Amino acid sequence: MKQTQTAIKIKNLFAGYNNTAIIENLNFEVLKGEVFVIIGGSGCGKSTLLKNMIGLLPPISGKIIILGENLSDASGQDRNRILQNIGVAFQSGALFGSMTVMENITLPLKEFTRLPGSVMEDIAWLKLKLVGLENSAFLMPGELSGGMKKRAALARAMALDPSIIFLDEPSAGLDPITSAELDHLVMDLASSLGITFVIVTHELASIEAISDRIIMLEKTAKGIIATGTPEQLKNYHTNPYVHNFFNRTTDLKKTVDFNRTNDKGEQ
Ligand SMILES: Nc1ncnc2c1ncn2[C@@H]1O[C@H](COP(=O)(O)OP(=O)(O)OP(=O)(O)O)[C@@H](O)[C@H]1O
Repeated sequence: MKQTQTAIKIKNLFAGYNNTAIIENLNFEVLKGEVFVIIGGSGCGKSTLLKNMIGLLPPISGKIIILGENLSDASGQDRNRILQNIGVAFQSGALFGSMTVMENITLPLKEFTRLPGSVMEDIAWLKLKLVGLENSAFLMPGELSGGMKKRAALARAMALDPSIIFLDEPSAGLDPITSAELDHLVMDLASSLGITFVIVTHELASIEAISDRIIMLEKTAKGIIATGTPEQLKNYHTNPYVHNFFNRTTDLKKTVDFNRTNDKGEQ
C-alpha cells in the first residue's frame, strides 16, 4: 500500500545557471513510495531540476527538502547523509567501461562505506539479483545489451539502499519490449521495496504504465503547467499542449497557437 508521507518537498525553487532562472518559484511534493514522473519539451529545465534535486547544482534560491532535511543548506557530513538516501541512474552517469558490472556496483559502497570487500560483494549480488543480472556480474559494460546496461545502472543506484531513486530517460535507446520490461522492474521495486522513484521520460507508454503522478514543465511558463495522474492529464483539456501530448494528437496548429499566446504573456 502507498504511504502518504513526503519524500521530497520542493519549496519556492528558482533553478538555473549564472543566476539566470530556467525554473521559477517551483513548488511540489513527491510522496514516499510513489513513482513520480517529470515531463516537458526540450529545454524546459527537466535536467536542471533533477540536478538540483540530487545536489549536483545549487538552487538560485528556494529549498529542496529530502526526507525532512534541507539539501540546499546542508554541507559536510549532513549533506553526505542526505545524499546517501538518493540513488541516481542518469544517462550521463553511465557505467564505467573499464570495470566489470560487479565492480561498478561495489563502487558506491567503496566510496561511502567501510564494509569488508566480501560484504560489499554480497550486497552487489543481491542488487544484481533484484534486477535479473546475476549471470552478468563479471561481464564488462561493453558486453551488455542496452536494456542490461540500464538494469546494471539501476543496481548500482540501489547499492546503498536508497529510499529515493532518480532516473533520467530510462527508456532512451531501448526497444518497446525492453522498455516495458524496465518499466515492470521499476514498478516491482517501488511496490516491493517501497522505493520512491523520480523519473524524467518522454515515453508516453512508459508514463502511462508507471507513473502515480506527473508534473509537466514548460519553457515559457518556467514551471509546471499541469499536474496529476496519467488519467487526469489525458483528460486535461484546458491546455492544448498537455492534451496533445497525452492523446498523441497532431493538432500542431492548436499547440503553436497556445505557445504564441503564452509567449505574449496572455492566458
Ligand atoms: N551548464 C549549463 N549552463 C548554462 N545553461 C544551461 C546549462 N545546462 C543547460 N542549460 C540551459 O538550460 C535550459 C534547460 O536545459 P535542461 O537541460 O534542463 O532542459 P531539459 O528539459 O532537460 O531538455 P532536454 O529534454 O532537451 O534534455 C536550456 O536552455 C539549456 O540551454
